[in-house]
Amino acid sequence: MPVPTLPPFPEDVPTHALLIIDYEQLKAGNQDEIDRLWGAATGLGFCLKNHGVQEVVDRMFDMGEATMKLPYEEKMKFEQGDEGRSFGYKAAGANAVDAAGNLDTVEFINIAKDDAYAWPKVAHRTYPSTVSEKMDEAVVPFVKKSTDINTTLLNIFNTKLGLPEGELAKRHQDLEHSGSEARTIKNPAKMSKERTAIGAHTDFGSLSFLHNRLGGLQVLPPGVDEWQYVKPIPGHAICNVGDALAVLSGGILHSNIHRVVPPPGAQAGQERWSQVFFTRPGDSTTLEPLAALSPSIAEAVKKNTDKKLDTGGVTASEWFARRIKNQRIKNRTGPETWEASRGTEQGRA
Ligand SMILES: O=C(O)CCC(=O)C(=O)O
Ligand SMILES: [Fe+2]
Repeated sequence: MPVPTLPPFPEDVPTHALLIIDYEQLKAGNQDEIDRLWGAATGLGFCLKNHGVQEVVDRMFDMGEATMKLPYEEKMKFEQGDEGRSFGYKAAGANAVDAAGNLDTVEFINIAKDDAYAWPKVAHRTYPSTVSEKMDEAVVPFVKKSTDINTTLLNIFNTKLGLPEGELAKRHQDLEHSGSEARTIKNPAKMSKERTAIGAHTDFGSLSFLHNRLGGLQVLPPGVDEWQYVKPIPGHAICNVGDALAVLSGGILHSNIHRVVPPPGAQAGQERWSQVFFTRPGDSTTLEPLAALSPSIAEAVKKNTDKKLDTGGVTASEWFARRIKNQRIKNRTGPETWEASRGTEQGRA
């Protein structure tokens, strides 16, 4: 698919600048770049250039377009369901965006990392024909390359957190089943400015690798009251730390609150597509700070008493299922259901 010419991102909206990190320099072991990554990951956040995945991302958008064009009844055969499973299709309006139960406007297709690794065998479930047809050319390479990049980042964080070698890798093994997944998201054109596409949240897992073409993603950094846009830069991927890594690191790494609204300025009225890969810990991983393995994490836990790091010792798979399940509108009994879907947002969203 030729990349369409898109209207520019506006100059006059509040934006949050992310530090640009060069992935090739990280791979080459450039210590300055590694230090810059660490500063950004524990600070304002970062995006990656030279990640080498752009062409495959474009193929994922082709797959997404073909999938969303399928008849509604066909897509619904692959729906994720109300029991807390994420893999499969999610229709627009299936999730709440807030405690009042307003509905989301995005539809998306989630493809399990495990199904991509098992392909052509099935690990969790099957997908629409438009996904199967693009498994070899788009989905499998996207999942494998994204996993590789996130593993490189996790290994750097492992060292910087003072953990014994391989501790984070052990909790994110390619072949252990996990909630890791690829997601292709469509927000329809001409959505009212009043509608929220995806409600305020922190990501559930460890690292998210996100590719946007249009604006609409907003963040609420610590200590800030006004939502700030993240301006997409062509070919750059936005990287987000999720709750699992925030908890494992004792809050040294933190998960940013974000949401998605219709594109701003001249981009308003356009269909908005995004492509994400979510790395999440293996299903059996206990979500608790790795304080016994690292003095700096132990120190951080003592300091970060204000952060919501106590998950009650749940596993990654329990954490994930609870959050997915309680954002489904069909499961809503009242504002308490939204509350039950929350992570480390601490009442800010
Ligand atoms: O579409 C985006 O820019 C972000 C999507 C997102 O936050 C999510 O799916 O968790
Ligand atoms: Fe997110």
